Amino acid sequence: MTQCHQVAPFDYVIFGATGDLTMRKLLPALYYRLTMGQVPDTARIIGTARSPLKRSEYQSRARDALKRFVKSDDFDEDVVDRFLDMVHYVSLDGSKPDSNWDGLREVLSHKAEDHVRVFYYATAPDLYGAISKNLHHEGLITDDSRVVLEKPIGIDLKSADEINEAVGQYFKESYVFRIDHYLGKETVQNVIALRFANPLFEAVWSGEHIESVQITAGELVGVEGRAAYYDNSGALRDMVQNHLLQVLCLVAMEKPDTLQADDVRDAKVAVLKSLVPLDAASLPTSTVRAQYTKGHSKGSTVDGYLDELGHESNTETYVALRAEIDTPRWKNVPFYIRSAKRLKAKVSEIVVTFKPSATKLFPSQPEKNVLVIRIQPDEGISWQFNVKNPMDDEFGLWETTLDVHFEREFSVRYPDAYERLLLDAVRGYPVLFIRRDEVEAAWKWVAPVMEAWSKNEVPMAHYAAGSWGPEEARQMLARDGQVWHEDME
Ligand SMILES: NC(=O)C1=CN([C@@H]2O[C@H](COP(=O)(O)OP(=O)(O)OC[C@H]3O[C@@H](n4cnc5c(N)ncnc54)[C@H](OP(=O)(O)O)[C@@H]3O)[C@@H](O)[C@H]2O)C=CC1
Ligand SMILES: O=C1O[C@H](COP(=O)(O)O)[C@@H](O)[C@H](O)[C@H]1O
Repeated sequence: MTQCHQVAPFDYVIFGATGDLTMRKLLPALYYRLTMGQVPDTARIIGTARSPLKRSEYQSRARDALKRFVKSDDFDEDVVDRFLDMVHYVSLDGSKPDSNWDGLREVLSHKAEDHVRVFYYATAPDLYGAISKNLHHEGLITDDSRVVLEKPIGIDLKSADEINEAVGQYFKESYVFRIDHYLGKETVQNVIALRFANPLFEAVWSGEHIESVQITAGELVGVEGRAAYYDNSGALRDMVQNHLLQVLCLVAMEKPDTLQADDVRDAKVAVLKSLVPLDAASLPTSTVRAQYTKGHSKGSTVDGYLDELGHESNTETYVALRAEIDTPRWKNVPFYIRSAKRLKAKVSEIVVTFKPSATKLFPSQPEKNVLVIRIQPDEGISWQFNVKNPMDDEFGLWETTLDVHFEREFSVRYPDAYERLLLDAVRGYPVLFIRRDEVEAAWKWVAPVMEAWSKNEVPMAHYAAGSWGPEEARQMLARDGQVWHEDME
C-alpha cells in the first residue's frame, strides 16, 4: 500500500492548462492523488491559458482528459465529480501585463489565507520570466508561493541562465521546483535504496569492480504531435541534458550525508562537474547522432523522421554518448548513455556490467555479472550471475538470472512520476527537483556536443524505425569490447 498523507489545502495555478502536458499528465496525476486521499477536497486547480473558455467548458475538457488518460478501472464517476468541483479556469495571457490578472486574483482571493499557492508553468519556457514578473506586479506571489518549472530550462547554458535569473527575481531558489519527471519515477529513486541500503552493492560500486554502465531511454513512438518542439530540440536536449544525466548522477554520486535535498543535490552536482569534457578529439568517437528512416513499428510501416516533418532537418532522434567521470571511484569506467525515438522497444534501464572474475579455479571462465535496473516498463531488477552446473561433475558453471518484478512482488500500482512530484511541490519537499547549479552544470557538459553537431563535425547517422539504432552506436561500444544490452522484446 502506498504511504501517503493528505497534504495541506492548495491552489494549483497551471499556466498552459489547455495543453498536452496538463491534459495527459497533470490533471490525471492530481486525480489519482485525490482517489488516494492525498488531496483535500478544499484544494483547487486553477487552469489558465489564452483560450477563451468558460469554467464549465474547461471542466468538460478536464473530464475528457481523465476519461482518456486514467485507466478505465480507476475512473470513478463520484471521484471525477469531486475532482471537477475543484477545477476552475481563467482565460489569461500570462506573458502580458494587461491581461486578465483580475480574473485570476478574483478566483484566488476566495481561499487565499490557508491555501498553499503553487504556480505551475506548463508553457513554452521563454514565457517563464514574463509570467513571474506579471504575477509579482499583480501581487499574487505570497511569501511561500512555490513555482514549478517544466523542462526544458532553456536550450543552452545562456538561455537557462536567463530563465533562472528572470524567475529568480521573484521566487527564492528554495521555492523554485524544477521538474525532471525521471526523478519522480519510483525505479529511479530506487537506485539510491539499492546502492546505499545493501552492503553487497555498496561494497562493489566502483571502477574496481564495475566495467561499464549503460543508461538507456528508448521509445517506440516517433515525435507524435510535438514535431515543432522536437525539431528545435532533438534527443540530446530533450532527454540527455536532463533525465539521463540525472539518472547518471544517482548511479555515480558519492553517498550523500543525508537524504535532505541539499545533500543529495550537492552529491549530484559533484558528478556533473566531474564529467570529463568531450572535446574535438573525443567527440567523433564518443558521440553518435542519428535520425530514423522509414521502418516498422508495432506491425505497421512508419515514415522516416524527415518524411514526417516534410522538410530537411539537422535534428537527431537518436543520441549515444560515451562519458567518463573523473573521480577516484569511476576512473576509466565508461558510462554509455543513449536515447531515441522509434527504437525497437520502449525501454528505460540502467545496465551495470561487472568486471570478469580473474579466478582460474573453474574449467571455464565465469561470465560477467550484470545488474539490470528496469526503470520502465516492467519495473524491476535482474541480476545475472554464475552458479555451479548441477549436471557437471567437474565444476562447470552456468549463468543464471535472479529477476524481481516489482509490481508482482509488492502488489502495488506503479504511479506516474508526476503524481509524486506535483504534491511534493505543495509539501515544499524539494529533493526530487533540480537545483539551479545542476541545470547549469548539465548544460555546460553537453555544450561542446551541441556545438560540434550543429557544425556537422559529427556526421548524422541513420537507423530504420523499429530497429535498435545505427551501426555507428554499435561500433562505439565495440571499440571498448562492449555491446549494447538489447535482447528484450
Ligand atoms: N507534452 C509533454 O509530454 C511534455 C511537455 N513538456 C513541457 O511542458 C510545456 C508545455 O508543453 P505542452 O503541454 O506539450 O505544450 P502545448 O503546446 O500543448 O501547450 C501549451 C499551453 O500553453 C498555453 N499558452 C501558450 N501561450 C500562452 C500564454 N502567452 N499565456 C498563457 N498560456 C499560454 C497554451 O494555451 P493557449 O494557446 O490557449 O494559450 C497551452 O495551454 C513545454 O515547456 C514542454 O516542453 C515537458 C515534458 C513533457
Ligand atoms: O521529457 C520527455 O520525456 C518523454 C519520455 O518520458 P517517459 O517517462 O515516457 O520515458 C519523451 O517522450 C519526451 O520527448 C520528453 O520531452
